[in-house]
Amino acid sequence: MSESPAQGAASEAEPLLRIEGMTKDFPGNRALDDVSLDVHSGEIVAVVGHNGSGKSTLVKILAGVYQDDGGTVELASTDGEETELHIIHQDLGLAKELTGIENLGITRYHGREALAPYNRAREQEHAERLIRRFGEPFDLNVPIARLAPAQRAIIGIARALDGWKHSRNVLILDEPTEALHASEVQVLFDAVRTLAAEGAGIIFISHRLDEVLDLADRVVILRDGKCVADEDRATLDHDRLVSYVTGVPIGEAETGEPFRGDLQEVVLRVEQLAGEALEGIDLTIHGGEVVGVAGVLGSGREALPAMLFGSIDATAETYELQGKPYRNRSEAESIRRGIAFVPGDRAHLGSVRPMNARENVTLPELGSLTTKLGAISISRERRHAAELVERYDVKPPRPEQTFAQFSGGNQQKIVFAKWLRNDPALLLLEEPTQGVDIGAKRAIYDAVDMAAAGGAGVLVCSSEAKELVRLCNRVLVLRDGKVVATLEGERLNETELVKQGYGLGVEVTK
Ligand SMILES: Nc1ncnc2c1ncn2[C@@H]1O[C@H](COP(=O)(O)OP(=O)(O)OP(=O)(O)O)[C@@H](O)[C@H]1O
Repeated sequence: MSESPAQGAASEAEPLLRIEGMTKDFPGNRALDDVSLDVHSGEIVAVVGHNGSGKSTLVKILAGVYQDDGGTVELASTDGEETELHIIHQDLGLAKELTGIENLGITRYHGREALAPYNRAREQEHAERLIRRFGEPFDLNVPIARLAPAQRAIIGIARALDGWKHSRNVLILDEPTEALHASEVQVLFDAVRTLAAEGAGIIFISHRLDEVLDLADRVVILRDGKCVADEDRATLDHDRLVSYVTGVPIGEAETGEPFRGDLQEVVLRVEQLAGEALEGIDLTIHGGEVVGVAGVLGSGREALPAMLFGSIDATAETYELQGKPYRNRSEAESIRRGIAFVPGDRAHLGSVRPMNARENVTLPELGSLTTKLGAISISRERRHAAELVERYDVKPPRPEQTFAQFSGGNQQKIVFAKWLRNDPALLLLEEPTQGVDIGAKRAIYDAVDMAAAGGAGVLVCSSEAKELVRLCNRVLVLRDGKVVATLEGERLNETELVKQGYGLGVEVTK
């Protein structure tokens, strides 16, 4: 990659960042093919595309993680200072064991700074100032593993904005809203708009097309590594954008109709479940039923599936699985009893990154792939993995590729395939379509419908109201660790979910 900063101050017409002809090859796979892209001062450019279309590869080349195989990157300069690129990666790049203050300070503690005495009060004050622009303060003295995903996202973003010498830099946000609830997304967007108004150029990568249309001034669409469109927001609408991303004509790429089958025997009955962030939760899920859990961040929504699975300590007066008492103390026992849990943090909790896709999908249950002599039949495992990869539309369809080498959304599909392949009795899903494109979303919705149709009870925790309405028979709304409403039938709609989640003008149902 050649970097050639322009001379003198960048004129208004000159882009802060100009990428031309960017190309990147992985063995047997061209991830980027002659991609060009400009970002001007004050402009918010969204980059969208299906899973594996090349978005993260582009960001990683800009970050210097990957070496490109052709193309140029030019950065303008302002008052002799070259435009800086500040990147917030999907995984935020934070150290979970360190506190918020330590994470916020980490990038400043190198070179001479590292030798200066640590001034705790100054660091605290600095960290608090950094997160203040994102709304309500939170505890910056605990390891960030204990913070909510949105609070971690805020730390990652605040850190990227620290210490800018001038405002005409480029900020790249790679799927920053995945862990955020609607109100938090608006806080982030306000901060991004302010930065753009101050002269920054923004690249915003997201699968959430409504958010793209809300925030962007211009949208660049990648498909299979190529730039297929670069359009002003003004000329785009949702349907047109979906059509660009999927490559199928307008109207044909929607997320399908919900499946509503007959309810069967009770699969899960829990009374007075309590622990970490929840208390007094009563929950019954029948076979064939999809029960949703909604609630704003901090409502306890995130803890529920992990508690039911036995990953987080919990107590309950009654816990019955398929009519038999169960003590949800261990994940291994939960798996044996037919519970499958697809966690939100799939990259770390849901997979073994150095293994290939085949080994990952078959990991939880190898019994059916084992020969009479007790060895794993690799040919059987290969056939089975190939089927799953096809069924869940994993791209590229190569079961032998290392898990870490798949794009984020395709990793998600592999984890999903892994848990659904054994027909679980109870399927616990946390943010099931986080980071997946609209095509894969449909495949995942179909898979949930199929699991329910096959008799599984399904619990879906999601921050997307639209998703809950599409998938669920019934949705429990949590606030402050308690169920405040149960919505079904006519009352199960997006407006009601948001109202109940925030307690806006509604009476609390006990
Ligand atoms: N380290 C790697 N080795 C081999 N192939 C890779 C590697 N990283 C990415 N790829 C491939 O390059 C292509 C582009 O992947 P990339 O991660 O850029 O997609 P993406 O658009 O960011 O997808 P997602 O929306 O799922 O995050 C994919 O086919 C992916 O499998």
